[in-house]
Amino acid sequence: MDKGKSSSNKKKNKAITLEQFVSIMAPLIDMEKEAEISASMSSGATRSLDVAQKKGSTILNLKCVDVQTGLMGKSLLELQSNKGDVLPPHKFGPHDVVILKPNKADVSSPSLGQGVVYQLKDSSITVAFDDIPEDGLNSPLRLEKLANEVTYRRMKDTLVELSKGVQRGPASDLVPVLFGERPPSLSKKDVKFTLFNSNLDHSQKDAISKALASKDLFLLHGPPGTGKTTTVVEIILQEVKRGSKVLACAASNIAVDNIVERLAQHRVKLVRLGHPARLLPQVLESALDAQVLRGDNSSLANDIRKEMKALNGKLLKAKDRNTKRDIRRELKALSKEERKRQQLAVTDVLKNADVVLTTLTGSLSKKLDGSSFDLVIIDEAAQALEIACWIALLKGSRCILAGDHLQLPPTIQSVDAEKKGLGRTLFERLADLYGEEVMSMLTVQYRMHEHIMNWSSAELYDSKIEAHPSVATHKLYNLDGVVKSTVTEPTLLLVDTAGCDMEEKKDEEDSTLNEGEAEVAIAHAKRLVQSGVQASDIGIITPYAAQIVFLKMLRGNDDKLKNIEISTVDGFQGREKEAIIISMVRSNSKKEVGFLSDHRRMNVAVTRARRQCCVVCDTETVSSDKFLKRMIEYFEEHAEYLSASEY
Ligand SMILES: Nc1ncnc2c1ncn2[C@@H]1O[C@H](COP(=O)(O)OP(=O)(O)OP(=O)(O)O)[C@@H](O)[C@H]1O
Repeated sequence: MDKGKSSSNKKKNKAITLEQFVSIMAPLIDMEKEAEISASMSSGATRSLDVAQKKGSTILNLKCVDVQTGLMGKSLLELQSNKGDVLPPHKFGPHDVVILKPNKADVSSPSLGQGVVYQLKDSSITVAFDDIPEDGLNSPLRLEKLANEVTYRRMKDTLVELSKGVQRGPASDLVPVLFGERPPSLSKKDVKFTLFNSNLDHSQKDAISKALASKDLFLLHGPPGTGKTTTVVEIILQEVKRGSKVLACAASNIAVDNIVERLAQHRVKLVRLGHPARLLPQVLESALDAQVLRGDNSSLANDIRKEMKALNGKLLKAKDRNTKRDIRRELKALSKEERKRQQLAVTDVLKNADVVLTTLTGSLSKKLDGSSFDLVIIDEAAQALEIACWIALLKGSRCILAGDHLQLPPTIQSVDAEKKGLGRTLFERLADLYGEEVMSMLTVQYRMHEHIMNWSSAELYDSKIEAHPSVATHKLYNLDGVVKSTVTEPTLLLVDTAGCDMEEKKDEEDSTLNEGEAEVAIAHAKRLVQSGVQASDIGIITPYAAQIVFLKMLRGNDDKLKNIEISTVDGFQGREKEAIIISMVRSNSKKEVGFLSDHRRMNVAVTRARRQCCVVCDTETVSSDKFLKRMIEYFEEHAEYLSASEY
């Protein structure tokens, strides 16, 4: 059996040195940057627009259907396709930096504005702009995705800083521990604490006590649904109580906001750094911009701006040179004062905060220059590039990383960079280096029926996970409005397409799809809805982009089905649904399974389900892989088995 790396007695790996890390990473970051740039339109003026649309980096033929003001003065533009109800397949995601252009303009022509993707629906994309573009919104438009070069620059800067300046910085004691030069240490005294959240389970309490005792490094290993973020929030509250100043980060904005939302329910002085368009509306009150506007220095800056406006008026009217010169001199002094007040307003907010929250790349903001923290805590650390973690880690003397290296790793675009180790995370590296000496695993899960959980627990977590009684036996038909039927009764379902003439095929982009399997998946979803399950409680997961497009087409815009979420495994990481349908797609005589065999991908797919997990696949094809064979055997033993021909 393939066990998780958390198992004890693991031989410790030799540590990579700081020098080796820097020299290996520098070229890999460049490779990844090149891969991202070549996948986006911004770099190449040569590619045709249609090719760019097919690659998913441009959406052509859009119309602006709504303009709203929100988010601290930002404008939100909602764009829909001129050609139909659903946007063409694309690779835009929330928080991507994008550029809006007239539809027909050539690639290098001027833009109408640069913005950030705020919200995505199947039929529309909403983008936040600093200002509304003045003209051109009434004509057909196109949106291009920009390569995020700033992030790569920040990573390179961090490598340079890591290689030379750390001896004097706040992380000078942490770096040797993270590169295996000095062992991690624990406080000798028992740490006493009273919980803020009295519901925490034994494994969460144990992890918190170890985290508080750690003097430099602690790894919080949180398998699916085990309350990792709940535990992170409690650790932050305990640290603030004992006087620590904390920098809390995660790879994604959503994960950071999730912590902000939960912390905001307590009396903690916190500030969220980041572009307002990237923040959830419910955390905007905690945003740096909002707090700065409320500060004294900010109102002084505001008064100065008013004064400057009046002086500018006088300047326009002034006739003689001496008066003009005097006014200009005064304006210059006021402008300097205004900038100083603005900076002071920002510094005041950051100085007063006990917890500063931002994404990993956001932590390189100039606003944090010179700030140091007693603790840097990183959630989703097993999904972040190691170098991105270092951007935040260099600001602290102690760190706690929370994550699960047995779920999906960060997405890497460059195949070469991935092969050479760019995707190996710091969490995984430290888990290998120090193992249980610095790590605690949460072992009670609050999401899945125990039959869904048991496969993942045995396969990846040494059978250590138990289901909390509140979820251990919960069924779909226990939900309000859901009837008990042959469709809602099973917890696990295996719908076998073997022998049903449902072969996979390739689309024009060389992505794989399986039309017969998609029809079965949608038919099962329809049966669930007919039994009273809410469409929004159902998710269909498939690893292939072409299958997603086909599934969405079958789902159509039917009011009853349109809220069924259809996405890749990556799109569902960190989330859950009452019922999950997995369409595995692969069905071929060569018995090839492609990247389905990645344990982490299948682990995430299955463990998104709370009450029912239905796998649709060709058991003959997928059983050619050892890991998947064991999964099918588990389902054959515990699931309701149906042939796809019954749909
Ligand atoms: N001790 C507990 N008692 C009851 N419910 C809990 C407890 N700990 C966590 N939960 C619940 O379990 C769910 C998952 O918690 P949380 O979001 O903290 O998990 P996570 O491990 O970060 O999730 P993911 O698997 O998505 O990474 C939440 O609904 C949370 O309220």
